[in-house]
Amino acid sequence: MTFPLLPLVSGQSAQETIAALAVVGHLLLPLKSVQISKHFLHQFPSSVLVDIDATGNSVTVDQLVELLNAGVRQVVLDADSAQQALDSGLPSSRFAVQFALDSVPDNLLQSQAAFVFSQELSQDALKKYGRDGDRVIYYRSDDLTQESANRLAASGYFPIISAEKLTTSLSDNSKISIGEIFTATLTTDRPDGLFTTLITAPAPSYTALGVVYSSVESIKTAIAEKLGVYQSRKRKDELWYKGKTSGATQELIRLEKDCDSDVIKFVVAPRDGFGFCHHPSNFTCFGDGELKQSGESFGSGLAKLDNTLAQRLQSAPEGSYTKRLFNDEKLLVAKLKEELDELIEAPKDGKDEVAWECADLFYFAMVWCIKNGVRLADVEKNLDIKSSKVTRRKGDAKPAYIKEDTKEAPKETPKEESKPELEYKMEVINAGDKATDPALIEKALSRPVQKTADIMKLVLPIIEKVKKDGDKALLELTAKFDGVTLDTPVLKAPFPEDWMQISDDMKEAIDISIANIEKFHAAQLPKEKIMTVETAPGVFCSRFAKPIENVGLYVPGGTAVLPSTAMMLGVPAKVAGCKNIVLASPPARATGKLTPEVVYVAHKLGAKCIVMAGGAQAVTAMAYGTDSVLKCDKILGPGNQFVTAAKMYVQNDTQALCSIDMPAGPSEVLVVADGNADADFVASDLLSQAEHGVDSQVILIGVGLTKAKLAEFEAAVAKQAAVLPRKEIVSKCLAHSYTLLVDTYEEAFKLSNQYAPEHLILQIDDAAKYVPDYIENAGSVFVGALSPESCGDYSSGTNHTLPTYGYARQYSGVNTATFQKFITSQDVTEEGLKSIGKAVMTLAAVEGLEAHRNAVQVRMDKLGLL
Ligand SMILES: NC(=O)c1ccc[n+]([C@@H]2O[C@H](COP(=O)([O-])OP(=O)(O)OC[C@H]3O[C@@H](n4cnc5c(N)ncnc54)[C@H](O)[C@@H]3O)[C@@H](O)[C@H]2O)c1
Ligand SMILES: N[C@H](CO)Cc1c[nH]c[nH+]1
Ligand SMILES: [Zn+2]
Repeated sequence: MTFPLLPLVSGQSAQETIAALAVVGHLLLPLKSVQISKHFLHQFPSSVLVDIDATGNSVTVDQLVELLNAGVRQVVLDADSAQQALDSGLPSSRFAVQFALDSVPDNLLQSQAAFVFSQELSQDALKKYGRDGDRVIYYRSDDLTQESANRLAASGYFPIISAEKLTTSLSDNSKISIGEIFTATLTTDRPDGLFTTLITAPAPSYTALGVVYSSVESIKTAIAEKLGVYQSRKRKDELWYKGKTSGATQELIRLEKDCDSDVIKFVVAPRDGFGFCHHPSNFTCFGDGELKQSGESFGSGLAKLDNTLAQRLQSAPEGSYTKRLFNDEKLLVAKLKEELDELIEAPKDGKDEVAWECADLFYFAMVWCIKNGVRLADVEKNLDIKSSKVTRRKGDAKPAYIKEDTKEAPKETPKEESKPELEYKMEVINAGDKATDPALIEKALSRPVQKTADIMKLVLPIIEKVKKDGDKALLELTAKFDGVTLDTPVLKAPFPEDWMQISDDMKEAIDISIANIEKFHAAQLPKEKIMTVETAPGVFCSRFAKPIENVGLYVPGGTAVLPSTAMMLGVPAKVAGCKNIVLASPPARATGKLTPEVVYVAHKLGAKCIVMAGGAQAVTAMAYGTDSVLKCDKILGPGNQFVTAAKMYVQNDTQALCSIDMPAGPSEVLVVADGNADADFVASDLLSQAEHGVDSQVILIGVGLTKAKLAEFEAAVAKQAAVLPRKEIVSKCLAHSYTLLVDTYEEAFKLSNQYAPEHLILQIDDAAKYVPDYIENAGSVFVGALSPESCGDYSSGTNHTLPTYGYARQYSGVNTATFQKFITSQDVTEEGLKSIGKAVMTLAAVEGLEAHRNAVQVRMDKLGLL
């Protein structure tokens, strides 16, 4: 039985609230605040079930299917939508229906749906609607108090309460305590008034660890502190903080009670290396006893294997076969294929042989998962999500969802289902000066939300780890996030020939591009070694540039490896004259090595070394230095959210003494196209940015388009996208991308300047005419139909490391000056002091800075100028 409460979580602080309330084990999110994707549930703790509140929205059956197939446990619906869902064959156990008391239709009464009421039922009605406790009845009201919530929960309702009104704290009386609600529903028949308490490990084993006793006070304390806290039976006034003295503490993950509310269950995570039992050789009180002596894992079967493999990844005994597999990807892949073939062959030798071979396949599959940072609990979560996918009766569903014979979803593990067709659509919005809905335009011009605070939480432990453990941390994090085990985190110049084996065509492409980038960036160098201006007679002011000595260049390597970024950062660094160029890029999962093109570029640019790591760990190593990574003065380069968050952190840490180029995040493009634009060109430019990542955004501003022309653009996008290898990424990117329709070029530029795109492409008549006068904010501009962004991404000579997310309002893209600092100097002569001395003294006097004033006065005195 779940915790007798359903928290409604919304708003910006959702992640923090969710972590705080995870002990409840389920929560409700408003439909409007969520974006459903295949991996939607992975953002929540795996112990938490997610419901969606769709009341007040007209949800289509397709939307419901999408929600349920993404693993949402239950959707709360208004009666009309629920009726529709029922008619279309969706399983009623997956929705909760909200209605007024007297309006429950018969077919819903017969269904498995949960109900939501906002007024209390009579005892008889509660029995009837609740089917004697067989149906969950939620209670929703904005006016709940601690007292009414306790009373309702004790009578069998599950109150829905906004998370902001809830607290786990023991002392916050301004909010409703979830510990109070939970304990209000418990009963005990024990003379000492305690509750028998079963303790289990978390997923995937859920191994029973032992049995203890709880009191109302110990339960509330356990919830407040998120720890295993129980009631001592010997000392009635004492709470038992498990592990307080031994260090064997337990994190409280989830709390449940049994069907008649007199036994409770704590799901806890014991600290690594500690068991539950007081007996030193036992992990559990039921005698699962190997852990402490041998370092082996508890439990059995897959759960035990999962733990053992995870330990082996950290440290394996000499001669371990598993370690050999972790290190030798070719061998592992070959074994996986071999075992699959043997399993297919096995039935001819009997059932035992099938089980034997399947065990082998599971072993190698799990080594593969652990090597790639995936634990059994992650796999099981996916199995659960897939097993809860829904089907619908023929006629209402898209072909991919149809199964004719079932009304309720079968609870079997599905075979690979045919995927729903991908959509390649951008929402169209009227956005000219006469547009009636400015909110729509604002929505279109705001980027997909990046939750900086949440990302910082993930990145800070990485930064701390690298600062503390240096190279060792780098190696561990590369194994964890990039699935590659290295002996050293750095590849030093001169780089080995066999690390940069590339074709002659590739060499030529890189050489041509580097030459062009070099030409354009060399032209940006100051024309004179020192620039001098005589500002007043005898006052000579100068400025000269000096290169930043040590620069760290981040070359992304997650979803795509970008040797072009190595050129875009390395060439201006070389042109500016930086002494030490350090590159960082994650090694490729498949080969365990750096991409040879990146090594070749590093070699051509005279880089000192390449840090073989990605993400926040690479940025930290370059910012603070490690035994083998040179500390850099400035860190440059684009990257994902982890990279960007780490850059933002180090630039604010005075201990790092390190600057950055800019916040360069997910790529984006804004294309302005008129009725004469070639639809294929326009589509190709939109898609070339959409394929960068699901968090990229592309915007099309159509100027004076007819309906037919707009349809031509849309058809070209769909046609080209459908054959792209990265079409899944493209489809997701287009889902939060927009086409804005305007009547005039002026309106188009107004919107573009408001958006401040990273790339601005002009596919309009006389495009050159608008540059530069109409452009206020943009990273880089592509003028006319024959200037695709791809040219700037690789070979034309301009830089592709550009400000995203609207930062083009205040930042420039990377350029030669990014790698320089400018120093000023002055040479004041006697004539000069005559020119400005009095002014200096007058200003110093008004600021009360006598020593300043005096510095001029003593000179002028000696020269007899006063
Ligand atoms: N604005 C620009 O100028 C520009 C230019 C090129 C690329 N880009 C953008 O750069 C980005 C590149 O992103 P990417 O992911 O492909 O490569 P990346 O190299 O930035 O990130 C990959 C690294 O992220 C780390 N990582 C992955 N999952 C993690 C997790 N759960 N926790 C902590 N760290 C984790 C890993 O260490 C991995 O090596 C894209 O968004 C692309 O659009 C921008
Ligand atoms: N468009 C990216 C900059 O936002 C750069 C890039 C590299 N490779 C391909 N594209
Ligand atoms: Zn690109």
